[in-house]
Amino acid sequence: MMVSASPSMVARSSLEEMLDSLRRRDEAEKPKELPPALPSRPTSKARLPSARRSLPNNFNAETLIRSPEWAPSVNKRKERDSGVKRCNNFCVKKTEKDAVESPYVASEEELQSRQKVAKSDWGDNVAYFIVKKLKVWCRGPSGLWESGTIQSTSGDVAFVSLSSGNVIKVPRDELLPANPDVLEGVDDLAQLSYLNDPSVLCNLQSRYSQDMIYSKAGPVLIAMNPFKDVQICGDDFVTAYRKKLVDKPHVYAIADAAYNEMMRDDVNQSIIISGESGAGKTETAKIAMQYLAALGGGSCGVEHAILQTNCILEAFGNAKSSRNDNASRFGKLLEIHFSSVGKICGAEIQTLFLEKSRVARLENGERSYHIFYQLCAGAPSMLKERLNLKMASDYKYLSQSGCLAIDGVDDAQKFHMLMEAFAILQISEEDQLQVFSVLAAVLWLGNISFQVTDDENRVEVLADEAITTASRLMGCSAQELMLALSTHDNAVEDSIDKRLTLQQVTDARDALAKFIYVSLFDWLVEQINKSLQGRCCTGRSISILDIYGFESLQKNSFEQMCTNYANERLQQHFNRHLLKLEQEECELDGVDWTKVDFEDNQECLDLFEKKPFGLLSLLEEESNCPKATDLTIADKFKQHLNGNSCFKAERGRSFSIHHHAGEVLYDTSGFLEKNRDSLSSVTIQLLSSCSSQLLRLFTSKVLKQVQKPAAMSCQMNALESPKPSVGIKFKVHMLCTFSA
Ligand SMILES: Nc1ncnc2c1ncn2[C@@H]1O[C@H](COP(=O)(O)OP(=O)(O)OP(=O)(O)O)[C@@H](O)[C@H]1O
Repeated sequence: MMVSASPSMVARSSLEEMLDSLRRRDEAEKPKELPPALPSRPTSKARLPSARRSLPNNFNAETLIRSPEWAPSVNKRKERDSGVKRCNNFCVKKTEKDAVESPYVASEEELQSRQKVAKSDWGDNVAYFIVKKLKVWCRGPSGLWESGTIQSTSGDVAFVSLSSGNVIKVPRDELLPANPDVLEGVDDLAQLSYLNDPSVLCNLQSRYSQDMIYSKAGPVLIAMNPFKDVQICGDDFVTAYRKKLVDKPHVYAIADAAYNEMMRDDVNQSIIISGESGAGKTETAKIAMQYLAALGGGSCGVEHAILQTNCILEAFGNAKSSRNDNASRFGKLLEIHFSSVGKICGAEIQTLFLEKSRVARLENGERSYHIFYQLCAGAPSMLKERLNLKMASDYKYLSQSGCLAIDGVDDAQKFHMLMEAFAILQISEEDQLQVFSVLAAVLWLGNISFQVTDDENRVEVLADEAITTASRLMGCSAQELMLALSTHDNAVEDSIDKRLTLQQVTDARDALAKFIYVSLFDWLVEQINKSLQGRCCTGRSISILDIYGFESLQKNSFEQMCTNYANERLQQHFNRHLLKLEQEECELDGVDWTKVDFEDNQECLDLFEKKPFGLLSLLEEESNCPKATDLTIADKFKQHLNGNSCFKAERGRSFSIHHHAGEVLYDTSGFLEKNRDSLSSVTIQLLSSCSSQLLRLFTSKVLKQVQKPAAMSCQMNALESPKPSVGIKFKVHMLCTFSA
């Protein structure tokens, strides 16, 4: 077996540390005559998996009951009979009976051999592994993890015979114990005797190869992205989990637990989904929503409306990125409200930090928001005529990246699905028309071009089809729009009606387009929330958090920095919550708890958040300085942040951040402009006098917020203190997604 381990995987995750610590504590409680760190006898749940456990085509809930693999009651009985008492998800207390029955109990000869070695240290167990010819992990010549058996040792080195037949020399202290074959594919990582990187990866890989995409790590569900339909969702599975006929790890099981605990304890629940971009968070969130909709569906039909919100939010907030054809470019917290009898009675969505730069600027091979392509492909001819809508390839904002279509995706069909979703969520036809007009205006704004008029590179707007159509759709005159784009008030320099350079005028146009799009997105979420508002809510709720995943691209800019910062926050919550939760449970169970040291990412968060010398404050400060450039901001970062161990100065405009998921190299090109995105007062005035009701509404909101800090800080603050929900107390369920 060869397992590739990326650098981030090689570093021990805090989860791993914690599981390991719990394992060590558990081992310490074992009867003293047992050898140290020997593979524990698997519980009934850790039975040897069959070669392939795909479910029959004609699968139904009854099949599940008969299948021993899926029958919890049978498993529970076996568990009882085997003398294994589970005290919580992490610690499996082993009784004397278990020790006697264990196939790993040592023979007399082995015990003698073991007496020679210390009992608590893996290094000393090498001798035992040699005697027993047990599997170990080591790095093969390719740098990948490989399994083999130790043939002999000499001083600090061991000679390991790999499954390929080759024998390699490995430093003794680089060997890691492997789990016995009988534990291969266990559905809870906490059942593994050894929790090291290759063992965990190997277990997940073994399950993944059999389409078992869900595993547990104690209370956390691990979901591996299958990139195909593995047929483990749908009505039959919902029924099975609902009736508790199965206890295999599944998103349904997590949603079911959340629902039952909410009903039983009257405590609000939340399901937090984390993972890198493309790992499957959004799909997993949808699976959880489907289950809750099935469980709490009632007469008012609001559950259908909740499911339809995905279609709208994905159209307006998702895009093709280099990693994911349907990447979420915003964070989402969906709070589903339930009545006293457990029926869904309403919902509320909070969105965070839509990536606005994507509206105007795309990397090669990426797309802007799906809605633009859907509108161009699917709008009926009357609407197209009204909006003077062309093909996507005719719009510069869309054509710049050389990517207009996604394999296997029919944008026109998606547009029709969107119209259905609008209807279900009661977005009126009048509002729909306004939305489409605003979208078309954004596209036409991107086509507005400029010509240089003098030797100092001053420019003026070209009076062409783009400016006439954009102004018509916005509800102003072409002259007014031209004036607004080519004049600028700079508060710092206090000079009004200054003619702009080509770069400035392009930035002003793009800032307008981005402002309109982001405002439209926020407005749409408001409309959705109005439509989902419940009438008979009792304060019970289940929230599902799905934010954009961690990104490390070839070139990382402002957007990746914000995305990764948000993930850093989530990671901290994840670490702290999980450990705290376990500690509480152990205390409740009266288990002697050893404090677990885990890799806290506070230092990385400080790098962003410290005032006045954190990344965000420095960026904010530099954004208000008219002479600042992308180079000066890079210098400023290097000057003030070098003392933070997560920061590394690089050449020119670059710097690196050591995130929890790995090191990312950032380039400050465009940082200032992306953070500023300021609209001139002339543009704000223009927008507030447009005949488009939506544009006027957007402007009135921005005028109200004028005293608040710049966009990024606002969005980031929202991450720090999300709006308090109906209830005060939350029980959190964790879900980690991974892409193989
Ligand atoms: N459970 C699943 N079954 C089948 N395919 C899946 C599943 N989960 C994810 N995928 C596939 O992987 C793709 C990416 O998944 P998804 O959009 O959910 O990732 P994500 O973690 O939300 O990414 P991002 O952070 O970029 O938004 C999906 O479009 C789909 O093709």
